[in-house]
Amino acid sequence: MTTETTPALSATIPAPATPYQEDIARYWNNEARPVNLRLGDVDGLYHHHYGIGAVDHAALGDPEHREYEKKLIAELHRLESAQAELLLDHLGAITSDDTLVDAGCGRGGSMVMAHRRFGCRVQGVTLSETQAEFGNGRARDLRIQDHVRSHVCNMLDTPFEKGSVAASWNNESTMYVDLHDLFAEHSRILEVGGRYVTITGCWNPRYGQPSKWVSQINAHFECNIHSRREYLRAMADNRLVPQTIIDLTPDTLPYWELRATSSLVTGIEEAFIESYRDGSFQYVLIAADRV
Ligand SMILES: C[S@@+](CC[C@H](N)C(=O)[O-])C[C@H]1O[C@@H](n2cnc3c(N)ncnc32)[C@H](O)[C@@H]1O
Ligand SMILES: CC(C)=CCC/C(C)=C/COP(=O)(O)OP(=O)(O)O
Ligand SMILES: [Mg+2]
Repeated sequence: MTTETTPALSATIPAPATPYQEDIARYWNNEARPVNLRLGDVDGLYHHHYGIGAVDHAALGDPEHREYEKKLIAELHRLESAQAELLLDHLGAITSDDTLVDAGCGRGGSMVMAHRRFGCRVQGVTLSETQAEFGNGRARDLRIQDHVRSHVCNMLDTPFEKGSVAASWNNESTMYVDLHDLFAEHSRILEVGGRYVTITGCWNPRYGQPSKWVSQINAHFECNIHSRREYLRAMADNRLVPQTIIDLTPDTLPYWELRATSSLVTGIEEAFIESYRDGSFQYVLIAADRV
């Protein structure tokens, strides 16, 4: 699929499907947190997701050094990009002729990384006009606008043709939608044998119900975190068969512990750290085959 085959997407801005989606569009249109913009400024890849991997304490150096905060920001950004690389690792064998879909694409950092890795087309959808304009501006700056395109569009109702997409993903964007509706749409656009990947936070059914920390995260982001059980059930109901499930909780804790020491804290750090530690919340990657 080329951008030329989807002119309606970029030409018109569809109305959000529900009052909730209007709120979410407004939320992301107004978002400009330094923790996201300052990290993105490091190398021009702007993420709205969290990080994984061990902290490189040697690279950080002495906390008293005047350059320490700058190094800390670069380190947090490195861990966020490592998270996106892990997601891309699970998309399978993508060729430059393929089209990928980023559902809930934010400012588009993962899309640029996917294009750089595979040379393919990447179509992103977000409810936020500001984010889509930002992502398209970055693509123009990088001269990859013929391959990487953000659209203002509901991920539950996309204009992509049935079976036209080699792989699709949600990076920390599943908590804004009903999972059955979401996986029905991915299943529709994916080719048979295509791959779906999500990295997301989910509440742990072994804990029982969403903990107070999970409720705090929901209130902070106006989202609705699902349980791990819901993911597997909704995938099974929509011809998405899990191939790989990774519990990334131990891998994301160092990011949060480092972030909690930075000047860019937003106040949500304690809820993530405590819920990951008490087991009520998990950070997971699920890669599934469209069968
Ligand atoms: C936390 S951000 C994640 C952004 C991006 N995936 C990343 O990793 O940087 C959540 C994104 O989901 C998008 N979103 C939420 N509900 C959506 C919907 N129904 N349709 C399209 N995008 C949606 C928001 O507009 C926002 O871009
Ligand atoms: C794992 C879960 C539950 C994620 C909720 C969705 C979300 C808002 C992700 C990060 O966005 P961001 O990068 O804009 O957030 P922040 O400003 O906190 O870095
Ligand atoms: Mg962030």
